[in-house]
Amino acid sequence: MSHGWGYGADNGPDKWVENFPIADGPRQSPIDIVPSAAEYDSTLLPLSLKYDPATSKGILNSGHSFQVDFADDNDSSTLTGGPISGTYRLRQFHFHWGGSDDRGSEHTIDGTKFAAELHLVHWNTKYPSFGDAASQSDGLAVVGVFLKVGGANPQLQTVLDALDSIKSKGQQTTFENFDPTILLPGSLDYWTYDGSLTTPPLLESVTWIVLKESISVSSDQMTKFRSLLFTPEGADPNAMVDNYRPPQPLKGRKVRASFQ
Ligand SMILES: NS(=O)(=O)c1c2ccccc2cc2ccccc12
Ligand SMILES: [Zn+2]
Repeated sequence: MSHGWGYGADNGPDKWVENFPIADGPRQSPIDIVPSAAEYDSTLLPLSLKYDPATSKGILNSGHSFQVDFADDNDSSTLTGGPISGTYRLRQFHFHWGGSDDRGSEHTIDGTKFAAELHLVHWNTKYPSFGDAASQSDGLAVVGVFLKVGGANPQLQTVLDALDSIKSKGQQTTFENFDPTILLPGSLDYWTYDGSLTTPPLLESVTWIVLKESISVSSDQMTKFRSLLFTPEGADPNAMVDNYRPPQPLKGRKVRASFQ
């Protein structure tokens, strides 16, 4: 039986092009960010992230990552400003991480990998739904935050404490009254470029906003990420690690910086 996409040798990023030819498209993500080649753009606005903790709903093991889902039926939790026009609603956040602390992020900086990467996914409210927005070139905006191994992160710990309840693919539990703002670094300086989802269907509909400043994570906390499984309850257990796509060709794209 042909199995779906994943991160293994038989179904991983190098194989995705077989079922998703856009994998070789002109605006694929992630990319390696080269700060010296990024262009400072003084017209870029500061990011405005306004999240209402009442919109957080639940936490789910998707079988590719884990995600915290938000109610997005109104403008309670939004992204405005930055490189985007209009209002984008927060849909979910999730992470990518490695099997060891030396890898795990999707974007890299001058080739440097971080231990993990947080993605806050938003959709453009000029479209009627997330699903409609996902197929539009300006439909989605994802804020990426690097996790750098160092001291323990108490704000992250509240998310990690929920993982025991969603060890296997398909498991979910309530996760209420959580404000993702507490996961953000002090500075909202960013790089931005036009890209894609980093997982199938790899739709080229994402404005990427990658923060310059990382947040901390301890090595013990990284071990907690690695306690999750790609596999459903009852199946042979396969640890959820290395769920990241490597950097893709820039293909002439410009990366802009909001800072000098
Ligand atoms: N890595 S990712 O942010 O491209 C991504 C999404 C991006 C935009 C919209 C939905 C997305 C859903 C994802 C689900 C799992 C992993 C990455 C995902
Ligand atoms: Zn992601």
